[in-house]
Amino acid sequence: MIEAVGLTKRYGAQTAVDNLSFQVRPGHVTGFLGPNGSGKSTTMRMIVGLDNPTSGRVTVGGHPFRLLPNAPRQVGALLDAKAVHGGRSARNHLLSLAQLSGIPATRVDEVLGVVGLRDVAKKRTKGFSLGMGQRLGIAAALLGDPQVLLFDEPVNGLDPEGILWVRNLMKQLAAEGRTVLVSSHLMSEMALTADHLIVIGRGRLLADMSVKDFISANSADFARVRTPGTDPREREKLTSSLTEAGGQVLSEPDGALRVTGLPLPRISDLAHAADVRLWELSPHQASLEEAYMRLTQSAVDYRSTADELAGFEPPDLGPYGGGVPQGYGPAPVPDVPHEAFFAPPPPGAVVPRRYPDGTTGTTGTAGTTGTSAPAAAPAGPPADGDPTRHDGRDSNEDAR
Ligand SMILES: Nc1ncnc2c1ncn2[C@@H]1O[C@H](COP(=O)(O)OP(=O)(O)OP(=O)(O)O)[C@@H](O)[C@H]1O
Repeated sequence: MIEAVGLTKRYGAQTAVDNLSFQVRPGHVTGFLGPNGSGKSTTMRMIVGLDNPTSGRVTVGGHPFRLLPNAPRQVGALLDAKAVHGGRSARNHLLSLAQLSGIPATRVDEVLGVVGLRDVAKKRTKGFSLGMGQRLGIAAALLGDPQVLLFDEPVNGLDPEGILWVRNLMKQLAAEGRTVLVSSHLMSEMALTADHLIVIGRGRLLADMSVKDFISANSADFARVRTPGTDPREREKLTSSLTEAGGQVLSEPDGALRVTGLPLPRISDLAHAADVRLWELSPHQASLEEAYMRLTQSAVDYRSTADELAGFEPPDLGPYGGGVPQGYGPAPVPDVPHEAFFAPPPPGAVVPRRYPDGTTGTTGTAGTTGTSAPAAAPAGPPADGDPTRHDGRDSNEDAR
């Protein structure tokens, strides 16, 4: 198990990791998420003793990494796949690591096979592609057959087959009872790989919970409702009824309605009371990406100027957008106010916009560029009900 308690790292005036406390348990793949510069790599470096905390502590199996006997056999890490001597062959690179830790050469050949690099084992690493380098880094992490594994962006540069392989490898390692901590910016991949998440923003803990709980706590779910045929009167009648009951309704291009703020049974009852038949009443569950975006919007440091021009200004819903059930995750972080992410509106839907000069309008349609403001940030449905807020040398072999 990895345990961080009050972990803090400052570089001069810059606080990279801020009072972070969490546990990474064995038997799970734990996703480590956060925007660029949020402190993931710094945290991982502190776990393996490459950086010293300014305050607080982090332990592996109850001990600081530097006090672990024969640490490489207990903790394996892929932190920077490029940190390899380019003049060495893949096999010699691993062999040098193995010799430092008393690991037999047979294990080197074993892990080369596991990561699929056997055929290029004698090639110098400076001729490796990004994906080959990642595979070599994973091989190095696996070398000591450790119980605790850290992977910083392991699928970076991998082809689809490689991504699938990494996903299965992580799961297999966890199923063997190991502790697996993986950082990634690929939310769709994390949704398939991780079962637990630790999310940080500007060095602080934003969430520590299962993927399932994370999505349901941070998602803006909606219902899709469709009335028979294309008779607009039916839709209008239903729209009035739903709006009067406190729902927010947007039209989708295919004539369906996107309804937020009302549970499905209530929508059904209201339709029945209004004598409107329904051909569709379906729940839309947010993706991990949507939930992640919703939670971390306010902790993003590096944003495209196009987002600013589009007046990206999500409303302040308070910590966790009011959506995190009691008992989940850490206490709210007061200085990192949570703001909402809005799922993109349906393509073609006319959406109100707010521009940087404070004016509003409906010049843009979803998926198209508005006439008076560049469209870049998704201007989504008003989940909070406020319609104005949106927001080498390759074949040279070593002598050996
Ligand atoms: N050696 C260093 N000296 C000074 N500042 C640093 C150093 N290492 C990291 N930082 C700063 O600490 C902050 C956190 O960086 P870190 O690399 O840990 O973030 P990250 O979450 O891994 O980002 P990314 O997703 O882009 O890889 C950043 O502001 C970064 O500039």
